[in-house]
Amino acid sequence: MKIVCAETVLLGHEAFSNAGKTEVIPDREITREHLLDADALIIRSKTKATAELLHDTPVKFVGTATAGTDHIDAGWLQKRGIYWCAAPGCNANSVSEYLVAALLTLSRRHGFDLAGKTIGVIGCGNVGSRVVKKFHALGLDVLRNDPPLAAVSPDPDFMPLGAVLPECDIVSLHVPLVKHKPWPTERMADYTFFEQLKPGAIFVNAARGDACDYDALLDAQAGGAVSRMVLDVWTPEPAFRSDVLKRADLASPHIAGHSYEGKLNGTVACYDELCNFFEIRKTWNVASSLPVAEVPTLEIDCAHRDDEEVLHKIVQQVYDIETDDRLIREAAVQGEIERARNFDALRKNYRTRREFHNTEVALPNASAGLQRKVAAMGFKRREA
Ligand SMILES: NC(=O)C1=CN([C@@H]2O[C@H](COP(=O)(O)OP(=O)(O)OC[C@H]3O[C@@H](n4cnc5c(N)ncnc54)[C@H](O)[C@@H]3O)[C@@H](O)[C@H]2O)C=CC1
Ligand SMILES: O=C(O)C(=O)[C@H](O)COP(=O)(O)O
Repeated sequence: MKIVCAETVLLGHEAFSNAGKTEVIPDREITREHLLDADALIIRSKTKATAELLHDTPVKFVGTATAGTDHIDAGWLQKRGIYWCAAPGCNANSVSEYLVAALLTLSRRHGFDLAGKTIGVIGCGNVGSRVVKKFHALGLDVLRNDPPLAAVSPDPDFMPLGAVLPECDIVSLHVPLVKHKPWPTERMADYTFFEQLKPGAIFVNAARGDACDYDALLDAQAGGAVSRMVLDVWTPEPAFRSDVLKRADLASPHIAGHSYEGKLNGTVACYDELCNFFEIRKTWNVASSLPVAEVPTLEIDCAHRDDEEVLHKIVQQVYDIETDDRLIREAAVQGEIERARNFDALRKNYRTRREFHNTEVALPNASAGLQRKVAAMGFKRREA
């Protein structure tokens, strides 16, 4: 069996060599010719699984080690009888930690508290539901919008978008990119969206660049509807708009889901599914692949410190989001080709970022409330 695997699939060669002869190719360089004798294709979002790539090849299985699937032509694959799978939820915790890091950084930078603010979460699936839980634990009012879920859920608390937006101090998109009715998300954050928003709101997009009309966003910021923006995703990618970057408070090169665990979970999901599909015995031992955490323990004396100051100090030491922000600004060079190359390189060479649960935190003089908040972010407790 031959497996073609995109280069950015974490530990792709190590994993899939257990199942068959594995050829690793840079994501954007995979062509139909590479697939002419392949049984399976394993990708991330930079490789488009379309008719153009796969027609008249023997590929029977396509796996994407990502949550998003907008790079997969599911209809065409299904028609051709090609099985495909994604990795739902693989990086949901990673994105929720990105959001915690981003909003704590903004609140410290601009001198406000998150507690007591209202956040609107648009899309409450794997990512959104974790965002809801974390920000609720931090003392924010959380408003949820998810019409597809609301249509099938007995939960009465989902709200229409038009009711959420006027109430939000912060609004964060966690929707997939959907182009069709009844609930399209393409350019859902448009002029009408921003007109409805509470003036001065913070806007976050860590979903897909195409879920937002960035011209409308810039106008909204110029007119005061949006005060600050946190942007992880861009349109287009990998080239990104420098004018949008300059106006963002925090920016990053589509790495919200790039914790080590987020990427590894994606590989594992595809490996498991491939083994099931081809009825191959699973022999890859993923546990032996985990690197040690860079910050296994932390201690912060909480006397005379407020909760969000402590939380920010902890989070910053484990995941310093301002490093991502600095790196993308350095990458924002003049030429589009060079900028696109820089964006891809930042993602490919992304540092090993372990999730919060790998760090044990000792908090002398912390209140029980603060201990609960730190635990709700995912950190383990350690006695001082
Ligand atoms: N920046 C990054 O690194 C990452 C970005 N993503 C993006 O975030 C998206 C969401 O990820 P997950 O939560 O894992 O997906 P998910 O499929 O678990 O959840 C998406 C939710 O959005 C809802 N939804 C769909 N259309 C909607 C609409 N018009 N309005 C409001 N809600 C709507 C769905 O009902 C679902 O509950 C992914 O599809 C992907 O595009 C995901 C992971 C990492
Ligand atoms: O899972 C998704 O969806 C994402 O957006 C990933 O975190 C980023 O995927 P890649 O672009 O690294 O494939």
